[in-house]
Amino acid sequence: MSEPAGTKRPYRAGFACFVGRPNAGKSTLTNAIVGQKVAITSSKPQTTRHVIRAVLHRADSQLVLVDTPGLHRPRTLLGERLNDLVRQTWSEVDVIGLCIPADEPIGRGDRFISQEVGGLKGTVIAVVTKTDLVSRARLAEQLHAVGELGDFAEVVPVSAVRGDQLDTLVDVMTAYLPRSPQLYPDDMLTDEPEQVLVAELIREAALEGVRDELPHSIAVVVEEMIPEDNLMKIYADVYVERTSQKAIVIGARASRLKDVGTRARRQIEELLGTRVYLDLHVRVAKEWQRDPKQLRRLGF
Ligand SMILES: Nc1nc2c(ncn2[C@@H]2O[C@H](COP(=O)(O)OP(=O)(O)OP(=O)(O)O)[C@@H](O)[C@H]2O)c(=O)[nH]1
Repeated sequence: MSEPAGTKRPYRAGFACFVGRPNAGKSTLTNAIVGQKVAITSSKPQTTRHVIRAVLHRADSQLVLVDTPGLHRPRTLLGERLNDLVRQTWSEVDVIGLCIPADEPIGRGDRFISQEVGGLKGTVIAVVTKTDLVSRARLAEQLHAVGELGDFAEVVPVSAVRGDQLDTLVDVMTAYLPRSPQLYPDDMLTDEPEQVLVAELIREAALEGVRDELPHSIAVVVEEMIPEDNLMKIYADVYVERTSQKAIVIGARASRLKDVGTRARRQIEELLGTRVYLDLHVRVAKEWQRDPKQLRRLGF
């Protein structure tokens, strides 16, 4: 990567994504790097559904982060669609950050994904995540084990929670981007439609406290966003699969739905930087995970 002394570094731009088994810390890392809540994190696997791009601008580079859900064994049409989406994204990016948690032994999932990404055109960088959870000795062992796992261009340890090594990671990833003119305007952080981000925030709020009961049965569609003076009016539908689930989401005398609305509204106000009026409706979309028409409507 070294350039002759006195020469200006060439402009680099391109796409990168973080991959790794469920719970490896991909969303948390993306959020920490971007410094804004654009992807949704949770302690439960497979909550990230949409491809969300964040653009990291530097004087001589532009790194476009693409967020992908974890690869998993498909049980439903939704699962298959997710896997197709993952593979397609992986094959298109220039740099892949393979996330492996520092605090868990390397397992079959890590080996599987490592092999999958090994054959792609992009440069693979191993990212050892959650370093705040382990001792230095354990981290040294893990770095060694990761080195044995595959042929990585670099191995970078990070802690998203502490903010350790995040700049270093971005520097390393940027160094492997192709020479390219700027891809996006200076002020652009994400090209995901606001509607999708808003729907993710509502979905996250709706899942809080009921994940065990309804892990993959909630989808959210934002029907309308109407700007009015200093206010954004948002009309959204929360879809569940069964009437019994509808009752759970709404709660006794709609108490739970009210909480969901309040929590989601706060997050959306932060995201949009404006006051928000949020109108939520809970609807039953039977077996939506298996129905292609419903899936398309819900954005898959
Ligand atoms: N202590 C610590 N915890 C972390 C760190 N990064 C992530 N976590 C936790 O690890 C869990 C999983 O993190 P996520 O970012 O949701 O993982 P993910 O890889 O996006 O997961 P999926 O969406 O399931 O693929 C969450 O409980 C995070 O709070 C870190 O740097 N330090």
